Amino acid sequence: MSDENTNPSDERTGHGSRGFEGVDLDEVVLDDTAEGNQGLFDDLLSGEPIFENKEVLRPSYTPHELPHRKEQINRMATILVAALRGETPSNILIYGKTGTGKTASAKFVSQELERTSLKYEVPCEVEYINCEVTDTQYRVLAQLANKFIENNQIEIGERISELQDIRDGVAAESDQLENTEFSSLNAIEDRISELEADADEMEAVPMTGWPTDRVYNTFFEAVDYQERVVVIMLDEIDKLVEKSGDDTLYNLSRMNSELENSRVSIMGISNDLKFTDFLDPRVKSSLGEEEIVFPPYDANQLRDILQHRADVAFKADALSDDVIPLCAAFAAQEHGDARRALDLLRTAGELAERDQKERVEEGHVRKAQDKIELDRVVEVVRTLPTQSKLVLFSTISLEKNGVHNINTGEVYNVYKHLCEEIDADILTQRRVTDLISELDMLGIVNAVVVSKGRYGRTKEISISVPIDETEAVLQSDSRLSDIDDIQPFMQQARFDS
Ligand SMILES: Nc1ncnc2c1ncn2[C@@H]1O[C@H](COP(=O)(O)OP(=O)(O)OP(=O)(O)O)[C@@H](O)[C@H]1O
Repeated sequence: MSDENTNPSDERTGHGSRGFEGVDLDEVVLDDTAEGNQGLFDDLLSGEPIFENKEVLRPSYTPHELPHRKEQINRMATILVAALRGETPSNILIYGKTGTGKTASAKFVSQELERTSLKYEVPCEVEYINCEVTDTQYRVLAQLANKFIENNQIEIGERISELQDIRDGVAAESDQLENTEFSSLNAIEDRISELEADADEMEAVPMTGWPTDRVYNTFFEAVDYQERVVVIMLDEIDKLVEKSGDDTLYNLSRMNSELENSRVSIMGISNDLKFTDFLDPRVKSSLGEEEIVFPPYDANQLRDILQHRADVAFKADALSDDVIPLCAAFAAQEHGDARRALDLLRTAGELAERDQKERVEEGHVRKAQDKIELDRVVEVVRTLPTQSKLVLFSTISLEKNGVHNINTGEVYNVYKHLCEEIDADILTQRRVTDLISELDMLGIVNAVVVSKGRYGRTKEISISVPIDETEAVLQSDSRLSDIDDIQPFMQQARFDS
């Protein structure tokens, strides 16, 4: 249906021929005539979809195959196999840059470990904690305690129902007792009551409010309630140390000397090895008993990884030949990050889909690269503290007003006016210079020190990100949106400096 042949009385249904972005939602009224049954989503659905299963390109998906990580996976398995022999595996520290497959490989090995432990009936459990989210000792111990309490209660429940079956059998025919470890019906009843009391006593740890030693003791008892080997996987372990020191690691690493029934082993994952410099030497040597490095992927390896995922994610022939090599090449420049490569491929597919194309082409990958980069900038700028936003806004305003080779003094003058206008504290020029250096480190501005001869040295600042988009993000901050016309003091700023 096109707009031209739409009956005037049906004009309100003209949205059927427009893409999603062209839809004026105020005008959307469903048409109940047979021809007008095309709804808001029909056109979008009717295009031949490019994706077969987009989910496999998302970060939440754990692949079953991890090309180019065989060596690291085998090392982990060689260390952790001790758990299946009932021994304590060495602690492992895994490190490597972001997107090098550390979490995916560790999760894969953990799943295999738990699967094999069930097969051979050797009790072994792996608990995963993301320390970026769970970043204090209290929260880590509480989360672990509650997980083990839950598992213990499930196992106790299963054991009670087994015993109840035995009890009922024995009650029916007394010779059934010979097949059990119990000497009488009463002994079975006693054991059932004991287990019920154990389960009742296991009190879950609240997410705040208990003294830390009580949380630790509850966790300790929950782990030691039964014989087993426990592997605690602490992903982004550096975030935990950064936020709350090494107490948690100290407590976890000395547990084995006190546990009677169980054994604990720690697997720490980090993309920053420097965090170990802040550890107590005993914790450092205990945690790093085994170290496994995940090197960045090169472009060829990224191609393989993408190809494996693309085979499942896309319809046959949906990718033109240069798409995967280009995604791999872009991501290889970004320190060999597989997450970036997968994001690029997924975003390129989405852009092609939005253009209602049947194939993803090289141009979509280039647009995807720009989009991802812009999304990153928007996120970084959006989450800057207000003072940094004011400094950035001042710099952008100068650049937009044709000022080149902007120096710190000019930025500072505009900044002061902005602060007065929105009633913010005015920082010293030295502090503003520091904020400019931080923006430089984030890649938002480029600040180079230049010599001014006998006038000393100054910084020349330029903006390294798309100016209009960045300005729009800054103006979306409610405090900065109050800023009226900046022009009047722009000239003044130059003059004053
Ligand atoms: N060898 C591989 N084969 C298939 N997919 C991979 C491989 N390596 C990484 N990936 C995928 O890349 C993405 C990032 O991997 P992962 O989360 O394991 O990286 P990481 O090293 O833990 O990164 P970070 O330090 O940022 O947490 C995930 O979607 C993962 O499935």
